[in-house]
Amino acid sequence: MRDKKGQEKKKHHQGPVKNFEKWKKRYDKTKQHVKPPRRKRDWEIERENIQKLQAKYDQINPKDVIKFSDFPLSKKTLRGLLEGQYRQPTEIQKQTIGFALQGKDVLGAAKTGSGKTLAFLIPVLECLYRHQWTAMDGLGALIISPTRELAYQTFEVLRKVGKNHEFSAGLVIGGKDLKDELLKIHRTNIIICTPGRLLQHMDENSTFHASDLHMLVLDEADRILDMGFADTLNAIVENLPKSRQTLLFSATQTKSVKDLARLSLKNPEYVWVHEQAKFSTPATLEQSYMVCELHQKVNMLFSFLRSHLHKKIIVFFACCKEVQYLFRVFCRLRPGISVLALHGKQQQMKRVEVYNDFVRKKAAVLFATDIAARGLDFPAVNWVVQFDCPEDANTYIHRVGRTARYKEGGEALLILLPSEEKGMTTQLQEKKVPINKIQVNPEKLVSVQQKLEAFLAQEKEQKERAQRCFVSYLRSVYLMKNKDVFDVFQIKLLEYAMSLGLAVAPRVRFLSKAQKLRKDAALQGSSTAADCDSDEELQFFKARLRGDNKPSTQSGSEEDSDEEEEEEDNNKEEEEDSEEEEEDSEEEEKEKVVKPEGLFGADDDDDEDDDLKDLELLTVKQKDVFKVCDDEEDESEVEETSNKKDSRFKEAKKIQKRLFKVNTKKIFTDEGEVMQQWPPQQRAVVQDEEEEGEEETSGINVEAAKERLRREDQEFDKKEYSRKIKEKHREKRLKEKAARREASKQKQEMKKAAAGGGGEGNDEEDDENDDEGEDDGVVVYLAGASNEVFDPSTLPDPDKVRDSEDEDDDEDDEGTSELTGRKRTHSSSDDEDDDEEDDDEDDEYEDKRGAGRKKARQDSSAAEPLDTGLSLAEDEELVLHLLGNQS
Ligand SMILES: Nc1ncnc2c1ncn2[C@@H]1O[C@H](COP(=O)(O)OP(=O)(O)OP(=O)(O)O)[C@@H](O)[C@H]1O
Repeated sequence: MRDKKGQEKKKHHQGPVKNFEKWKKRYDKTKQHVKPPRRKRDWEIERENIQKLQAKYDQINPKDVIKFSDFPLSKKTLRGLLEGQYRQPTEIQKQTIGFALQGKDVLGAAKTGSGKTLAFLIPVLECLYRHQWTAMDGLGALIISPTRELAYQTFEVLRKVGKNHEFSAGLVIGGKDLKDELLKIHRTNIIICTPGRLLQHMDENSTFHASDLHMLVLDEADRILDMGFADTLNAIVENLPKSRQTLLFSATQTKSVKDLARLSLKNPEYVWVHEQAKFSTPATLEQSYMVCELHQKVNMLFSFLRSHLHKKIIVFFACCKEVQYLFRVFCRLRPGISVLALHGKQQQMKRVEVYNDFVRKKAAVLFATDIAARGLDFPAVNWVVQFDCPEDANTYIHRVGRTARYKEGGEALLILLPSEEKGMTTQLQEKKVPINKIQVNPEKLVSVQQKLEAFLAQEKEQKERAQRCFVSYLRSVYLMKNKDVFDVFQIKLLEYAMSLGLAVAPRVRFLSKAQKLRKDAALQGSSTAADCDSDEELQFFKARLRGDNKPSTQSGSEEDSDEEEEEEDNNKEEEEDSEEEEEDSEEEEKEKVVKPEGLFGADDDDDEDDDLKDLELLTVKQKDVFKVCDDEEDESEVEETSNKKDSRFKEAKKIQKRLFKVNTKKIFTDEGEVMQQWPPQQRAVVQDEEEEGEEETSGINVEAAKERLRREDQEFDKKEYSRKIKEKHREKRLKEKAARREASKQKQEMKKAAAGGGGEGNDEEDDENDDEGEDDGVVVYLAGASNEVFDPSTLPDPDKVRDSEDEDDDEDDEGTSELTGRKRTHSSSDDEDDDEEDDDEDDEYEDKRGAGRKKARQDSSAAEPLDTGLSLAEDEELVLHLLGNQS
């Protein structure tokens, strides 16, 4: 008891301070025990997830993969795939995704329509996810496509499957506003591009660099690696880091070691999914070919379309001008099915529009060049018709691959000339293409030749198109490398021309020259030398077509060079010039390349016009042949049409030379004095008259002087009047533009307000995403991408940008442009006439733009607007009328 008491006393003696310290010690100890663990930050969780996924990479076995979720993929990618309705990977996806995740270089080949796009897009997303890439990191992955349409399509798929990632993705293709791209490209994580445009950025944009690039993808790799893109690709690759991973995909993969060496691949994995397959084309594709004379082909196509009215059909042609002409002709022939056209000479907006139109349509026929041959995934195409023989078996495989895609069925028809049959079928056999020969029932063949003749008789423009089509087709055959298949000299020119509706075969200069060379060679008996010559000439011709100065061994159709030319053209401002201008310049280029002696004599050598302009000369020469006019009359007639002022001058000189006496008129005065009334005897003191070639007279010709003054006054008035009208229109345009700007500003504000009110999460970021993604269309944040189909109208239209810059463009042009824009939306309707009208308007619009731009620029000085009280169209008509008088 005493002890207990003693202890209590002791405790008490220790005092409250010590007790408190003890208590605090104990408290701190327990506090440490119950302290909750620190919450992991998001990035730490993400990093852990990534590590877990990476750890599984080595265990990937394609045979075990049934669903996409069997791959170690990020949740964001898996969610994107699920939302895009992709559940089970296809064979090429199963076999390549694993290698790509492991960081290996991959060469993937599988039949058309087998899902190669996802086979590279999934690794691209996963690669950037692994590196926790952000907009600040710049370019991380680069996907190169041979055509704009394919790049656009891949961009769409990326938007769909990558929508849960935060990366930014950009579509960098020609035909869009370069300046706009320049501003945004350095913030873009994934770029999908065509080679020409990318190189332009690399060359011209100091803010753009690819030094951190992780992954390079070449879609349609064999095409990108072929000679057509060789220089561009080499230059691009030079700018990329060697440490990158490279993926190459195609249905006709290149095996050329030389090609692959250019990409410095590191122990690539070759994946040929269908290498052991019996056939190289999809099993669900039925293929046949028929032999048809060239002059029967148009009839054949018309008859085919008439019997397949409810199908979706793609018809491939050899060149743009063939598509241009036959598209218009078929629209007028009204086959009973909607006709669309897609080729490299169209403006970018038109191309996107036609592409989307054809995607949407259930039954339609698309006339296309080889820009549509590779990669395009138009849904539910029933038929692929090859109106012209493809360049080689690979092109054939890609063309027919536009149908029978991903488990669907389809049919393909190849039309061959008798001279092409043997060579082409042998090639197809070698490439394991199963194809049957079919016969045409001649009774079912409908002839449209007379109708075409009637069209051409009605419209000069159509006739010119037919002539261009004729020349262009022959040139494409001439340029083909495989001479076993393509022999331009076997073509019956007159029959072919007539089948296009022409009365005579247009003259083709390069053909004349080639023929002459052949004849010369035959005469000399040195066929080997001739081969050599024509080969050299061919190379030179091709090189010039591509715009180089040095010859190359490029193989490829005209379309290839068109596509490259265009991509390069798009890099320049001239790209926005009219279609006709482009054609002209191409023809001019051709003239520079081939300068054969003319078929009709040595004087033809001096011609500066192109083949087609020669045609007009040819017409004149034909008149000559029938000796309807004598030499002199003919000469003056030609000159009169070309230059009236010159001809009068020349005529006067001729009269002078021939010592013709000019009639004189004499009168007598009342006094009987003789006075000469005509020509006036006074000598002219005005220099002009002599210059104009008027007869030399003496004295001041008061009447003529008056007349001249009156003319000068009139001219001045006309100019002044037209300037004022233009000024007035310009002001009106400016007002309209300001109103449009205001409206779009308001729309944007409303959009922002709406987003700010109803948005979830980070509103500020969402707004930014909207701005970046929706308005400019060049760069989108995948996370901000909607499910809707990308609206091409959100792409900056280079024409519109130009219009806004060049405020002095013709009012009429702008009117037509807007009208065209409106009609284009309707052109998706089933009426083929709409399509035709559209295009005609396009051309009209482009023609006017080309001609009017320079002139309008000069006339845009400030002046008071003049109210004429007339309508706009009447004003324009009046001005044109006055200007016509003036000249
Ligand atoms: N895993 C999948 N599940 C369902 N559909 C798929 C899958 N992968 C691809 N597809 C579909 O298959 C079609 C063809 O795919 P894709 O365009 O990638 O083929 P491709 O092999 O690239 O063809 P090409 O050789 O013509 O370029 C597309 O419509 C695509 O949506």
